[in-house]
Amino acid sequence: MSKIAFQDCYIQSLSHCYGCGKNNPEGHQLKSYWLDNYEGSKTIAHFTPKPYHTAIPGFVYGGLLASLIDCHGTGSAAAVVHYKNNLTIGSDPTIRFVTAALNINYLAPTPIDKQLELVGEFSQVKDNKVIVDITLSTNNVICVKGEVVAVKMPATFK
Ligand SMILES: CCCCCCCCCC(=O)SCCNC(=O)CCNC(=O)[C@H](O)C(C)(C)COP(=O)(O)OP(=O)(O)OC[C@H]1O[C@@H](n2cnc3c(N)ncnc32)[C@H](O)[C@@H]1OP(=O)(O)O
Repeated sequence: MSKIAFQDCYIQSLSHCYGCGKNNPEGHQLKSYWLDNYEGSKTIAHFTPKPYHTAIPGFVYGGLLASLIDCHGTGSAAAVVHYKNNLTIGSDPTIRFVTAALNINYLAPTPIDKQLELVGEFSQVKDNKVIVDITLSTNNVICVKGEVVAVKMPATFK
């Protein structure tokens, strides 16, 4: 696992995302990395839900799970496009991705008292669009699968 999270390489002005921005103290501050020995192909993130992330007592609210998948997907998209072009993720000009589409399938209830593991793999990588398939697991049981279509952030977002 690399030492610096993808999201922590985002420039300050793009570090306020509720899901992953390091400058958002109220947010989830998700951190995504390359999976060990899979640089350029698989990504990983971990998150431990708080008791208030409850849906039904004992289980995690699905909107939170979608949010984690969303941010792991867009962070992974930025990382792979930099990797493919031999660029450093913090380099200038900044290349970032926003969510164009998010498809979530809840396969099993997600226990709230366990660390969650998200693993991303790429089904399409283009400079302007990346599709990331993500599994969210606890104790090696896949609870949620998601597909994130991430599109290069247009200049109008700045
Ligand atoms: C941002 C940096 C900081 C980190 C923050 C992390 C972000 C966290 C995730 C988010 O919450 S982002 C906020 C939620 N997302 C948005 O608000 C996006 C709103 N939508 C837009 O701004 C535009 O619709 C969008 C940038 C997604 C696409 O507009 P474009 O004009 O760039 O798209 P274009 O028509 O050029 O299409 C480019 C490619 O994307 C595809 N595409 C566009 N919209 C799509 C869509 N909705 N679903 C699937 N594919 C889509 C399109 O088919 C095409 O694929 P191909 O290159 O393969 O032909």
